[in-house]
Amino acid sequence: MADKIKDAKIIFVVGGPGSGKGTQCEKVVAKYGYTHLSSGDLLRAEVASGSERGKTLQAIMQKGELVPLDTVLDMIKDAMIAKVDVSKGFLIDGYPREVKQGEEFEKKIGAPCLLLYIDAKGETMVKRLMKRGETSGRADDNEETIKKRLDLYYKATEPVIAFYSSRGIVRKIDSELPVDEVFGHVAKAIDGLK
Ligand SMILES: Nc1nc2c(ncn2[C@@H]2O[C@H](COP(=O)(O)OP(=O)(O)OP(=O)(O)O)[C@@H](O)[C@H]2O)c(=O)[nH]1
Ligand SMILES: O=c1ccn([C@@H]2O[C@H](COP(=O)(O)OP(=O)(O)O)[C@@H](O)[C@H]2O)c(=O)[nH]1
Ligand SMILES: [Mg+2]
Repeated sequence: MADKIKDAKIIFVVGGPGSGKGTQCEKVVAKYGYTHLSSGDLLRAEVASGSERGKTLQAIMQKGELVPLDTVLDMIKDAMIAKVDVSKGFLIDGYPREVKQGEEFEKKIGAPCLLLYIDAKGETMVKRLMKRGETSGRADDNEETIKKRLDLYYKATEPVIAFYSSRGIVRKIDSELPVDEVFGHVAKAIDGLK
C-alpha cells in the first residue's frame, strides 16, 4: 500500500487564505478526475464529528493558528490510502503550511511532482474572505482571524514556495484574474506534467 501511494501523482496546492485554492481544485477535479484533499476540510470534518480531538482542533483553528503537524499528516495519509486504487492523482490543497510539514510528508508518503502556487494580493484575499464569511459559516472567516491567518501565511507558508522552487516544480498562478482564466493557467501546468 505504501508503495502504491509513493507512485501516485501528487500535486501540492499552496496559496494564502482565500487565494482561490479550493475554487481551482474543484475545476481540476471536474476536468482531470483527480482526488481533491483539502487539509482544512479534513480538519473541519473532524471538528464537525464532535470528537474530543475535534474540540481541540476547533480552538486552534478559530485562532488562525496551525494544528500539530502529525494530526494533519495522518488525516491526509488515511484519506490517500482510502482512494489510491481509484485515483489518477491527488491534489493536496492547503498543504504544506510550513517547510517541516512538506519534509514529513515526503518521508511518510512521497514527493510531489508539481506545486501550484495560487497567488493573490493580501487585500484581495481579505476582501474575498470577508465576502465568503457572509455565508460560509466558517468560524475563521472573520476580520480578526483572517488577519492572523494572513500573517501566518507570509511567515510560515511562503518559505515553502522557495523550498520547492529550488527543485523546479513550482508553477506560479496569478489568481487576480477571473476564475476561468486562472483555471486556464492551472490546466496548462497540469498538462505539462509527465
Ligand atoms: N474574483 C474572484 N474570486 C475568486 C477567485 N477564486 C476564488 N474566488 C472567491 O474567493 C473566495 C475564496 O475562495 P476559495 O477557493 O474558498 O479559497 P481558498 O484558497 O480555498 O481559501 P481557504 O479555504 O480559506 O484556504 C470564494 O468566495 C471564491 O468565490 C477568482 O479567481 N476570482
Ligand atoms: O495543514 C494545515 C491545514 C490547515 N490548518 C488549520 O486549518 C485552518 C483552515 O485551513 P484552510 O486551508 O481551510 O484555510 P486557509 O487558512 O488557507 O484560509 C487554518 O487556519 C489552520 O488553523 C492547519 O493547522 N494545518
Ligand atoms: Mg479552501
